[in-house]
Amino acid sequence: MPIRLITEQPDFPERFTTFLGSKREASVDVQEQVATIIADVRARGDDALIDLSRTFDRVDLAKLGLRVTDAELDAALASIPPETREALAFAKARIESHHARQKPADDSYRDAAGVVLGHRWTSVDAVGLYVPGGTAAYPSSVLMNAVPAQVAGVPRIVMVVPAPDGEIAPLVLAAARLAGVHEVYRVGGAQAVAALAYGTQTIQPVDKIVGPGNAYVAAAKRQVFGKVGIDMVAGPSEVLILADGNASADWIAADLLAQAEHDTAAQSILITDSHELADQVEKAVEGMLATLPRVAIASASWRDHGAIILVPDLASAIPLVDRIAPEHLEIHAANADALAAKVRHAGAIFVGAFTPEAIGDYVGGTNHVLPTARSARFSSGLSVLDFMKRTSILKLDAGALEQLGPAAVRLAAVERLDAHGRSVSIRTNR
Ligand SMILES: NC(=O)c1ccc[n+]([C@@H]2O[C@H](COP(=O)([O-])OP(=O)(O)OC[C@H]3O[C@@H](n4cnc5c(N)ncnc54)[C@H](O)[C@@H]3O)[C@@H](O)[C@H]2O)c1
Ligand SMILES: N[C@H](CO)Cc1c[nH]c[nH+]1
Ligand SMILES: [Zn+2]
Repeated sequence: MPIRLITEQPDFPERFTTFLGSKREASVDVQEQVATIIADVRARGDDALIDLSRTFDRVDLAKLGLRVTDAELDAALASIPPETREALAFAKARIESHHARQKPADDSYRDAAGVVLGHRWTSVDAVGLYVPGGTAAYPSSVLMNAVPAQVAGVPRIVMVVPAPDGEIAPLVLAAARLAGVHEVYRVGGAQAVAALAYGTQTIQPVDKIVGPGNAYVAAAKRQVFGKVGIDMVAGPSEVLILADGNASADWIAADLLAQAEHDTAAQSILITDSHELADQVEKAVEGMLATLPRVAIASASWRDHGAIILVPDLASAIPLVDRIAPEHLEIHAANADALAAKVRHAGAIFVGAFTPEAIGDYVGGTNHVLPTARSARFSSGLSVLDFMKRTSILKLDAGALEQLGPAAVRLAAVERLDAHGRSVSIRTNR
């Protein structure tokens, strides 16, 4: 049973705060274990990857090889049914056209003092894409990671994906081929993140690591940050559905379970102003659960982390939405646009009952790698900007330096940095 919270009850503030703070996955053990894994990969390189993959993914990489060859990628693409290939190509084209609009423009202008100011965007040289593959295969995540990297113009795009029991779904490899990934390695978890950050005999290090993953992947990304850049921590999936009394209980139940089936640590929440809808949704979820192949995962997620929150009216739910800062927010209500406009913290908003989050997962065109665990308060979904950085540019001539110089000399003096002052005055006091 998911928990039920009613805003009008006196203990709501306390219960809501406890709910927000509740951990969905073990963290202390994971941190320590991940630190050990990273140290092992740094010390022993490929040998550590082989041993750790044997332990966690039951695969013998010494036999199979770490790198997926070009021939294997071609064979995977050739092996998939034409309709699936078309669906992948359709998704890729939509993701590409949306992300192309995110490409930032360089800027350069001369101000009143004659100073030229501006900035120039360049891509990172090498990026590592983490594609999850422990309990499910995610060809769509390959596209969501690789397409923005391509649009940004990254010259070296490397992908890592675990091969549990030696297998990587052919669709994942096909998507990598289709999206123009340059190198693919069959390694996952914290060891893959460590290899991308520090390099091994086989895997050259990258400059930035992006992509979602489980708790081990998330902890590893946090721990290698600084050595390399990371996008954000995109962990177990979440959905929050805001619905009025006219919404369809079946559609909501289906959408809640679409997140719950990702992971036992996934979280699905319904906020509604209708007690009747809340009861109907709970019933519909119970009915649908049994029909899902991933019933065990979805039930555990719904039972342990699911929630139904009752509010007097949907407008009063907005501050709760902002505090939860969900990865995905769906709004099933007559005034969905107006409600969406009021929300400040959410990774992605799906407006109206005909916009199931699953469309965003695959073919909507927006990115499905999104901030989780309330981090939408301060970060955004994956975009072309994650693969680029900005260099500022400044140009002065003698006249401009005459104008700016005295204030700089003054500030250098108060900071007692004489060499700074001299580097300006040596040019202006000629
Ligand atoms: N936010 C997003 O955009 C998005 C997209 C897709 C998936 N996801 C999330 O990504 C996650 C995928 O998780 P997954 O587990 O299926 O795949 P994963 O690839 O993230 O993790 C699998 C790896 O975890 C490591 N591992 C497993 N158990 C371990 C242990 N006991 N000790 C050390 N390492 C261990 C193994 O090395 C294995 O290769 C899910 O939580 C899903 O919700 C998020
Ligand atoms: N909902 C996930 C992001 O939280 C992404 C995904 C991939 N495939 C299906 N769903
Ligand atoms: Zn999904």
